[in-house]
Amino acid sequence: MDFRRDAVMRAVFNEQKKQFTPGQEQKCYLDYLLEEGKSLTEKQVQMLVWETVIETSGTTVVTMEWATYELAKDPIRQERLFQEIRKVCGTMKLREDMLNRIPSLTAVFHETLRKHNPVAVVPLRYITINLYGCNMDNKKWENPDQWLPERFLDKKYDPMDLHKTMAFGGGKRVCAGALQASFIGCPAIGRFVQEFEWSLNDGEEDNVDTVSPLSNCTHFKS
Ligand code: HEM
Repeated sequence: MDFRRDAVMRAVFNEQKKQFTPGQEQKCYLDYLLEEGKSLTEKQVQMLVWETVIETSGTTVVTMEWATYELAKDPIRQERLFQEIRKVCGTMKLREDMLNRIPSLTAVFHETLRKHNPVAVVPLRYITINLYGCNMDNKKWENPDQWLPERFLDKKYDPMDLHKTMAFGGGKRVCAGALQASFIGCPAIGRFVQEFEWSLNDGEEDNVDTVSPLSNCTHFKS
């Protein structure tokens, strides 16, 4: 693992260093670290960037996995989503700018975030917020244990609102990458549905642990 991480990060660094001139406008976090973090070792800079990559891609990828799992379990909703995507995209590949015309897709994304919140708890200085509890509260959500994307098609929700649930936290420390997560997650889920018909092996529906903190792995058959 250490060897692979080192190889990937070296490649990223070398590529970015080619474009980076000290004193010029900083375009990304790595530019900032190269310019300002002169007292840091290369390994420390590497780990800071690596941590960011893991934290931000892990959450988004896990959401895409759970969405695909739920769709694989639910052929009717999967077909409905496929048809809606087809109506908007025709034979074209789904793109980011088409998302606002496919409300069912953003509904799938948000319902997956609600039910399979990748960040279950947000630790604060004095209190800890149980985001999982907020998203499963039966006083706020009807049948919270069920995966029902249509709940977000209700007129009371703005389809493009990123904070329908507590999945991205809130207030001053709200997730800085919520928009990016949505612009990566929604098109990815849509493209999975455009290209494949998803299903689970017989009897596999209940074979996934959706509660344990180590349950980020789902396995599909397409
Ligand atoms: C589905 C995907 C994601 C989920 C569920 C998620 C969730 C969260 C949550 C719950 C927090 C803590 C908010 C708080 O402390 O109140 C957070 C913070 C943060 N997220 Fe995300 N995140 C996701 C994807 C991303 C992506 C793709 C990026 C970057 C491109 C990102 C960047 C950040 C940053 C920088 C913070 C720290 C904000 C701060 O402390 O000021 N996140 N995220």
